[in-house]
Amino acid sequence: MRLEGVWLRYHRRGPWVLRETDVAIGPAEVAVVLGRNGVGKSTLLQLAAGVLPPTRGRVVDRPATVGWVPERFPADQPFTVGAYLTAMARVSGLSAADADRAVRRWVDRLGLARFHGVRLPQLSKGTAQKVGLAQALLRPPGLLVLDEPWEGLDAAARDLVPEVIGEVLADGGAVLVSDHRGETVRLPGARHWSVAEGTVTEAAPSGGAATVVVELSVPAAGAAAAVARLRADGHHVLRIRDAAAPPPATRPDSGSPSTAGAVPGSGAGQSGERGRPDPAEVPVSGGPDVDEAPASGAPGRPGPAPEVAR
Ligand SMILES: Nc1ncnc2c1ncn2[C@@H]1O[C@H](COP(=O)(O)OP(=O)(O)OP(=O)(O)O)[C@@H](O)[C@H]1O
Repeated sequence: MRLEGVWLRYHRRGPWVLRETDVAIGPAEVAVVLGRNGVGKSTLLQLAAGVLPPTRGRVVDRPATVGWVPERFPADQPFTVGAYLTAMARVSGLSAADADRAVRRWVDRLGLARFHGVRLPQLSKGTAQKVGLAQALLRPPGLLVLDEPWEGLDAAARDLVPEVIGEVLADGGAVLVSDHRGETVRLPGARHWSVAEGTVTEAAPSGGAATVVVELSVPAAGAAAAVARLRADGHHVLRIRDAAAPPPATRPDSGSPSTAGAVPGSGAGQSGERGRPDPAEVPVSGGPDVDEAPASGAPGRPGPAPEVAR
């Protein structure tokens, strides 16, 4: 999706909030929109989502299904949570059966089951925000736009946001998210769009931020082939360990022998060596700390070995 030469002002003679904006985001990409209060982050997100039409310019190649989570969920509507989500699912084009399934799934996932029959105006701010998140995900979005999605959420629900974003990315969706709480660190690999004085600029990725550690698990019998495939694709295999063994608590010492290519059962890197990193492959500084792999921030579910960086 691209914004091409987009300008926006709210009133005919009002000030331009955004001028000559050209940004693009592709499938499976996430961009975090940053900037101080009132610079136009929400405005940019609404343009991207199609909630606001540009005053000048155009938005092209917007995916057919857009999930939009506003900063404040408009809870002053006379529906129960269940009725509202079902109606939103049907409006998005799901059949009655699919709508029921989708509502059940997201109500369970976001811990909304006990609010199913509660009317929206009676919800707390955090619960209303969860309903706002649920309605955007009922149909898998090709573009998910989240305006300060962490706002008002409790710790458990905050953890769900990067998890859900990872799932949308894994399905090939694009994600735009604004953030003034610094939660962005939970989104390794995100692009950063900075809004200031009516213009949007993309910050170049800084040093190690361009690399993330992805944890995944594979059947032991297929590990050798998986490692070979990952290497052939240009990925950097950091370590292989038994799924049952916990990840090391501290950074491995740099004098340990090389086992990064060792696969259980392959004859190399057995027993005492397995699970220890190749000092030549683990970045010493400036890159991701292998032992502090972002379990909650990695795009995908946390899982056991092997650990792979790209
Ligand atoms: N509906 C509107 N009508 C008129 N002006 C508006 C409207 N919505 C926003 N503005 C103005 O546009 C500018 C940008 O607002 P916007 O909400 O996009 O900023 P923001 O960066 O998201 O702010 P915050 O971080 O406080 O959420 C502000 O000056 C705001 O007052």
